[in-house]
Amino acid sequence: MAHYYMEPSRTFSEFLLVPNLTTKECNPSNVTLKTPIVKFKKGEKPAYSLNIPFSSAVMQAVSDERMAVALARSGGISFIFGSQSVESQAAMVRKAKSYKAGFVVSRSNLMPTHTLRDVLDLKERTGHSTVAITSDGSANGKLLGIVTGRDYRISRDSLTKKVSDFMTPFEKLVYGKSGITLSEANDLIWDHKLNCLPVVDADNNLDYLVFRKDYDEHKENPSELLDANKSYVVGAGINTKDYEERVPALVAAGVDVLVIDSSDGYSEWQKDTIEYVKSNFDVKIGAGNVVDREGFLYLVEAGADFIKVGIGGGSICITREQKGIGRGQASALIEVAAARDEYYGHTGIYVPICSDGGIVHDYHITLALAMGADFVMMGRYFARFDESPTRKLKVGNNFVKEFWGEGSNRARNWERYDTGGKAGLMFEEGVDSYVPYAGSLQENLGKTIHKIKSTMCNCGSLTIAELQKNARITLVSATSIIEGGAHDVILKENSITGE
Ligand SMILES: NC(=O)C1=CN([C@@H]2O[C@H](COP(=O)(O)OP(=O)(O)OC[C@H]3O[C@@H](n4cnc5c(N)ncnc54)[C@H](O)[C@@H]3O)[C@@H](O)[C@H]2O)C=CC1
Ligand SMILES: O=c1[nH]c(=O)c2[nH+]cn([C@@H]3O[C@H](COP(=O)(O)O)[C@@H](O)[C@H]3O)c2[nH]1
Ligand SMILES: [K+]
Repeated sequence: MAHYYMEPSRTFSEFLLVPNLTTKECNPSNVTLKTPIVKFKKGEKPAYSLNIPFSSAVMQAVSDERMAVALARSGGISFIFGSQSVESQAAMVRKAKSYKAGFVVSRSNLMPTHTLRDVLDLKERTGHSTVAITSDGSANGKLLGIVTGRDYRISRDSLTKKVSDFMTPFEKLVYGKSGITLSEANDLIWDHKLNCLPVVDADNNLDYLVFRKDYDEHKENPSELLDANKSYVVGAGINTKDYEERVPALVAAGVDVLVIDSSDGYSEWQKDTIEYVKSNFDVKIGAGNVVDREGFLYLVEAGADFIKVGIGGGSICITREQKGIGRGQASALIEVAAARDEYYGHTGIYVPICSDGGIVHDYHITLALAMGADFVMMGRYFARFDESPTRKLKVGNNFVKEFWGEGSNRARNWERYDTGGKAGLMFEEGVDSYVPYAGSLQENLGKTIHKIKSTMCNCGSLTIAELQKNARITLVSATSIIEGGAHDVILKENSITGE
């Protein structure tokens, strides 16, 4: 006879947190959201922790190198999407890893033979007013000069004037040498009243530009997630098919943490993949997704460094409708967290878990943490920001960003999805959609983090571990959900005022 779960499976919106005593020192500025991301032994420290419990989903519409840099700068991690060629994914990882906080690879470059018109066209396209002039017009060519808005006068100069005639030539530039620290660069910027300091190697090839405003930004990001070489920590998604080509390339590109990206992780494919990675590389690897104790233990015993939880709860997911597999996200998380605690109790090894998909309100994140998640993974949330890879469009009077599932036809033009190689798609497991545009990552994340910290104080918890231990969580009835919204009042129409 089949096994029946007698309790219905539940999700975040069916629960609320009941406050605990808030002591006077329990205020948001004392709360830390630092959290482990890979397994560790009792009494030891994990090799990687996050400064905020956020990861961005392994999705084409969410996690590329730009998102990786932006999220690491705020203290979280992106897993760069794997539904692309090995070469292009490795190139994204390499770019994110080589991004040095405050040091930018020049994106506006010309040659001395270009003209003022070329400078103006480039400025129009990129919005950058500083142009590096290199021998071959590339970002790393020999640096011959710099052009800024102060080097020409549009009203007087001819558009055909050669860059070589008005650039500030290399001999007159103040520059730094490779290896210079950000604070040394900043000293030069201040001493010489510069807006931009080029950094060159021993042969005067351009390495980076350091801008005054980026240094200030760097100082404003105390949570940024850096490795021992002061590069951002970067993750990447892999699959259970081409890992023998993909993993070596990602490791060579400097990836810190891998995750096997699948709707259903309870499989021998994942065990083989983990074993391959563990026996050939010294790189961390998470696995999933699972929704129960058995799936969790299977992947932990295969050697996974963290486990991802969630089937069918994502905003663009239609797996439950298409295949009839899945489980309410809260029920899945509660069971897996209990298995994790039990495993820790008898082995002394703590295996972090990630709640993936289905976060709609900020309080869902706090609930997920209280239910035992060490961090969350979100797709829709991050897709809304400037930093996501997709187009921003105007629909009616509103701005939206594109957002599509990894199981949608749009994403699955990618060969790996078809088990049989070239055969066409049998059915879609995700939709192609829009999400409301929300602005910058940093600003939105700041608000979300503030809410989480404030709720943690209501629950008398200064750390995620304390929240997991002390939280009191109640189920809500359908009628008490109505009570939780605005009710029995006439909402004001904003057009009618008495003044
Ligand atoms: N979290 C969720 O609820 C869901 C997520 N997704 C996303 O969609 C994407 C695709 O997910 P999946 O279809 O689960 O991809 P998948 O690659 O894990 O599985 C696709 C199919 O290939 C089979 N397979 C895996 N490795 C194999 C191997 N080495 N040789 C032969 N067959 C093998 C699997 O058993 C499955 O039938 C992922 O990005 C995933 O995150 C899709 C649906 C639901
Ligand atoms: O059923 C699915 N079909 C898809 O096409 C698909 N693409 C992504 N995912 C999963 O959804 C998670 C993101 O969920 P949210 O947008 O709710 O944060 C992601 O992190 C994935 O786990 C999919 N699930
Ligand atoms: K399975």
